Amino acid sequence: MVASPSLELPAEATVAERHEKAPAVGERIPVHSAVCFGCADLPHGLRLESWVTDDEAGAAAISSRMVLREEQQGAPGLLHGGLLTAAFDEVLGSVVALVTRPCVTARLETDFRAPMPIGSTLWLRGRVDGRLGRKLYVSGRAHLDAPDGPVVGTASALFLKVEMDHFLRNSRPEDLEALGVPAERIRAARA
Ligand SMILES: CCCCCCCC(=O)SCCNC(=O)CCNC(=O)[C@H](O)C(C)(C)COP(=O)(O)OP(=O)(O)OC[C@H]1O[C@@H](n2cnc3c(N)ncnc32)[C@H](O)[C@@H]1OP(=O)(O)O
Repeated sequence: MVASPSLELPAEATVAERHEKAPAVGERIPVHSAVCFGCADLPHGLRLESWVTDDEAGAAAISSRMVLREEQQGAPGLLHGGLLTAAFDEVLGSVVALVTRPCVTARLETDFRAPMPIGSTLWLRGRVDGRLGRKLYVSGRAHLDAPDGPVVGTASALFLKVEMDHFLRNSRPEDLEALGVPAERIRAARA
């Protein structure tokens, strides 16, 4: 499968290693926000759990787990496809965050390779394939019911490093203030 041109790893891209302050291989990746649809323990969320994994080329890599629940159906008894894409967004965003932050998804492409029955467990892997300036090129795959089970989906994505201003300008002020960001800093970013 050939990725769209904008997702192809440029020849000049370098290996993207974990930041020195990132969790070590084997460690659980903490929930990055108590309200995150992807990783927080919310009734309506995906409730992904992720761990840092080893990579033979020294790149940042993670493994994640997600149990498929009744309320996540698209076709009867099968996972809604958009939720696999959402899961990849979380997994790939989390592996990028081991390298640098904050970053946002610019482009995300999912290939659906086999149906995913409700009640089964997805084991997802994410890897930062390379970095070039602000651009982080990532890929992932989803296995059914075991870390090395059948591949049911694959993904490629481009994440872009952004400044904190991205959130100061775009998030709701009340959410920023709840995180302790002073109101004057929010106003200054929007002036
Ligand atoms: C731990 C955290 C886990 C979280 C997991 C969840 C992550 C998310 O879901 S983030 C939310 C979803 N994403 C967003 O809301 C982002 C919305 N988009 C934006 O804000 C902007 O379009 C943004 C920041 C991506 C890019 O804007 P900007 O910073 O102005 O970059 P811009 O100058 O347009 O482009 C920079 C480069 O990237 C390229 N680029 C930008 N967008 C794309 C794209 N969609 N596809 C391919 N290339 C792109 C440009 O071509 C340009 O390339 P070059 O430097 O070679 O000319």
